[in-house]
Amino acid sequence: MPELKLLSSHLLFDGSQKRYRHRSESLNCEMNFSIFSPPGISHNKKVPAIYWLSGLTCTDENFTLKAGAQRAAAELGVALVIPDTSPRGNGVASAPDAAYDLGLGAGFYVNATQAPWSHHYRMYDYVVDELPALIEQHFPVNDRRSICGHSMGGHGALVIALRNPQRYQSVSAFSPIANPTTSPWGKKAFGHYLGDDVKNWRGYDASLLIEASRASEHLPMMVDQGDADEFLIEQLKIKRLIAACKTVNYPAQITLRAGYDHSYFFISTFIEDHLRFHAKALGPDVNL
Ligand SMILES: N[C@@H](CCC(=O)N[C@@H](CS)C(=O)NCC(=O)O)C(=O)O
Repeated sequence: MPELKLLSSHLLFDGSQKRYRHRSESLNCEMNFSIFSPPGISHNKKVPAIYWLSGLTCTDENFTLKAGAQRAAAELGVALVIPDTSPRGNGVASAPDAAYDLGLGAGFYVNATQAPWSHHYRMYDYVVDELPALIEQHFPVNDRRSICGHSMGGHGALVIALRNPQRYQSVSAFSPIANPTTSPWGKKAFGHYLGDDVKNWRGYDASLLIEASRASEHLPMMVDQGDADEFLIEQLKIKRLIAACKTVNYPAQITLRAGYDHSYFFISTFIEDHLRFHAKALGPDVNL
């Protein structure tokens, strides 16, 4: 069994918030992740897990410290699993100009194919396969999973669920980069990680994946987007996601929230709605 090193541990809402370090095979480096375990779980009483993917510049700690998700997760009886947003450490490629939207803190949840990124930047494999396998081996967590995220992480959650509907019960996003093949953040990252041929970008674009999806694979999907989000028009493109859902009758619950911006204040306001949405899909062993 791969080893885990405990970095910190706190009791809250009678559950526990822990941070671990481990060696990742897919990313070829040491990685940190955080996990919230609700009260009363044991290997005889495993719980489902909601995976949270954060946005640009984040680590596992932004959501852990700022979203205020633990109270509802404790009540519902679900675990929260929070990975970092990119590979880290000595020898991991970073943006040449220290840009915040490429390299460290900006893995975009893809498997990079281009040098120098391809040696470490395989966040797609890490989140889809390696991390759940590790979590389900080490913790009283079963294989009923949901996935959600914010911004770059909202893009990651949508793409990962759309490509692997059999592995998740539901998906949700806050302010996702919904059509990255046409947004400056997406074009920059995909150009570096996946190369110039835009054909190879399409499998990482939620709007395009929705348009190619089959009704039998439609998971419960919920998206919240603030209309005062500074990145809404240029980068996030929620209208493109709404249009894609209409085209194939994808039954997504997409809500524009008047006055909310891109920050964790927005996430903390609506995270309980998202956790309850996932808990319904993850039941019957959650406390609704
Ligand atoms: N221009 C911003 C872009 C980064 C940003 O807004 N990151 C969002 C995700 S896309 C975030 O969650 N930041 C961390 C935080 O608010 O705790 C910056 O300069 O840092």
